[in-house]
Amino acid sequence: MNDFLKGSNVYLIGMMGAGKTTVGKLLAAQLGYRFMDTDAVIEQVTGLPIAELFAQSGEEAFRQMESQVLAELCAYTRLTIATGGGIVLKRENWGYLRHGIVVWLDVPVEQLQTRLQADTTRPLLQDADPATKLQALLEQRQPLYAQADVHIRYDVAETSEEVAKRAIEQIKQALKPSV
Ligand SMILES: Nc1ncnc2c1ncn2[C@@H]1O[C@H](COP(=O)(O)OP(=O)(O)OP(=O)(O)O)[C@@H](O)[C@H]1O
Ligand SMILES: O=C(O)C1=C[C@@H](O)[C@@H](O)[C@H](O)C1
Ligand SMILES: [Mg+2]
Repeated sequence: MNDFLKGSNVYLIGMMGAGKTTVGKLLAAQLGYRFMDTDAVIEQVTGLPIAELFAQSGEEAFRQMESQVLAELCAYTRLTIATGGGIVLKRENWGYLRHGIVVWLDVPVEQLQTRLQADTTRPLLQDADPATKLQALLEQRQPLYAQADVHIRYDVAETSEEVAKRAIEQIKQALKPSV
């Protein structure tokens, strides 16, 4: 149980493969919070894997669902929420994210490539040149991710557990009243 967050939700943002789902679960456990994942909620509600949903209904339909799920989750407290990599793209989503504290998990793009090399579940990377696609997505999104309250840059040197611990320290720091 923690009191420094006063029940506010923690929203994890960042690129595909940055560890929002992996670190998010650990962070939730450390905070005594419930863990939610917007991608997983969408998969549960539609009964379809994200890649299938993109193929059947297109990215825009997915983005609309993503905003709806985020809006629903905002009504709750004491949640750690892993979001989809593209949640930052819609301005309206920032209105929801700002209900809580926003944490950007930022991993070097080469590391993301290694992690996602064999992954077929990220539809936006099913491209002839996934490395270039990933780089282009990062360049488009970086200024949006940078609007987070807390920025956690990490690489292979830190385990997911260590990153979750550091996230708590940095959140505490960000919540300290400035004098
Ligand atoms: N700290 C870490 N060190 C090494 N590998 C990691 C770390 N965190 C996550 N991974 C690995 O990277 C891959 C992607 O992680 P994860 O699914 O948590 O990313 P994500 O940010 O939720 O991505 P998406 O936006 O696509 O949902 C997984 O295979 C996971 O095991
Ligand atoms: O970066 C993105 O745009 C995405 C990331 C994933 O979390 C999923 O939300 C989906 O694959 C799209
Ligand atoms: Mg995820």
